[in-house]
Amino acid sequence: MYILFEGIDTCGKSTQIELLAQVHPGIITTHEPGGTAFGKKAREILLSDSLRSKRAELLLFLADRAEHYEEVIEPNKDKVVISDRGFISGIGYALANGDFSFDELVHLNRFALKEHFPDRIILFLTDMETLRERTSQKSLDGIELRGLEYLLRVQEHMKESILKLGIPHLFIDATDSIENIHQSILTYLKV
Ligand SMILES: Nc1ncnc2c1ncn2[C@@H]1O[C@H](COP(=O)(O)OP(=O)(O)O)[C@@H](O)[C@H]1O
Ligand SMILES: Cc1cn([C@H]2C[C@H](O)[C@@H](COP(=O)(O)OP(=O)(O)O)O2)c(=O)[nH]c1=O
Repeated sequence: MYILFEGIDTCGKSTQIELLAQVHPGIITTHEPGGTAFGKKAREILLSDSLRSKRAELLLFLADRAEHYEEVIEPNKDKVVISDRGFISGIGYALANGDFSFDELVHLNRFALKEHFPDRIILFLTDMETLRERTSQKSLDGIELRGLEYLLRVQEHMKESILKLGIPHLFIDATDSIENIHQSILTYLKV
């Protein structure tokens, strides 16, 4: 089973994946961008936000996704695999950047994932106050430096995209406590 943890920067994805992995050591955890040897190199370029062309950036995220699918997701399809980000980030950030339509992004992502979208998605939803507080406590990468309004637009696109695609999902209030969120996830995944 391929499960995606999604949400904008600092919403708490990694914290919850770590907690889940402690309780269930058999779960395979991975992430995008950067979950493969090629992905590590792509991630360095992508997080520096140095590409002039948004198309080039999108294609590099998609190349990372295709390699990640082939190397990590497909060989483990009989196990529980949890990925910190994936194609919902791919669609959400690209829509917020402008220039691309939802339908063409879905088409490109289907191609990268060989038609295999995740079985379930957990989306963390945060608010301006929490986002401001948490981002002020870390050094920001190039993408995060695009601003908090931008990130909240990404979040809205992520939510709408999940609803439009009809993939089974859980929406999480990211402002809730770490323990409450952990319990909701355990209940939803029944693991
Ligand atoms: N529910 C929560 N309540 C308060 N702080 C949280 C919560 N979840 C995560 N944090 C803190 O917020 C920061 C970002 O969390 P992290 O899990 O790294 O987010 P992400 O992986 O989505 O970027 C970390 O300092 C983490 O300890
Ligand atoms: C997977 C993906 C990520 N991104 C962005 C979201 C993040 O800002 C960045 C990945 O950063 P990362 O450090 O992995 O995420 P987080 O801050 O949540 O721990 O790349 C895209 O713009 N498109 C994509 O397809």
